[in-house]
Amino acid sequence: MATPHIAAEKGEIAPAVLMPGDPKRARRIAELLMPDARQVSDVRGIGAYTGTVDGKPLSVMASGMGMPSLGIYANELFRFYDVQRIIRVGTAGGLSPKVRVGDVVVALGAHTDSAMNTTRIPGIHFSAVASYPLVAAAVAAAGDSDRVHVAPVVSRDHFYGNPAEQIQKLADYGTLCVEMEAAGLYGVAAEHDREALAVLTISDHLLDSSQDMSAEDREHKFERALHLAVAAAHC
Ligand SMILES: O=P(O)(O)O[C@H]1O[C@H](CO)[C@@H](O)[C@H]1O
Ligand SMILES: O=c1cc[nH]c(=O)[nH]1
Repeated sequence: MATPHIAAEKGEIAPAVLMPGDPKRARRIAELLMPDARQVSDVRGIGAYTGTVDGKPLSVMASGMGMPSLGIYANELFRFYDVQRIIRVGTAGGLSPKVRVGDVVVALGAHTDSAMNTTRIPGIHFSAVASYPLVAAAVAAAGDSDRVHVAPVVSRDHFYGNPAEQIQKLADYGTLCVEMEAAGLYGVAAEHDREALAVLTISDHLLDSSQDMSAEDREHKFERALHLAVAAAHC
């Protein structure tokens, strides 16, 4: 049973899926975590890999960039493959002095400028929030690390052109970083009564670009986030 965007048969995707934006990061995560991983889909170059970690099934599949792309994969995984939880393993731009490049943000909730959640409940401004058990598992896995933060993030439709005033206001309201998928993921998960979490590595900083990661680093430097994401996937 294939969907328009996933070629795997039913049963070939695990109940828990790690979902980076980048297909190369997905392959790298699968190679790192699962010596028994096998590729179960490659539609549009979005590889999906399934194997086990400590005997527990796990899949890794990229979302592509932005909420419309993520929405397609998350919908198909929840609806047709009985996926129970998706954990985004993403990168994000720091927007507050409280975070630095290499830190990890567990996205408790996601503000957004996207219209994707606005029509979900007529007359209501939808709250895009993470699933509490997954947050708790990620926080427990972080131990007492001062490089891991639990806070709201903002999911924007545009990568370029962050308005300075808006970014300042978001920081004033405790938002730590900007990325492009978490709010969409939390909306689709709520729609399907499933679980979701985004664990984000700060890859660059809007207030100080001196430590920004290269494209290659963004593919590789996510070990801290991955540890938390696996704990959430299998809690
Ligand atoms: O590194 P990923 O997971 O793709 O996440 C971030 O990077 C992309 C932009 O470069 C957007 O998808 C954004 O959310
Ligand atoms: O969306 C994103 C992701 C990483 N860094 C940014 O500045 N924005």
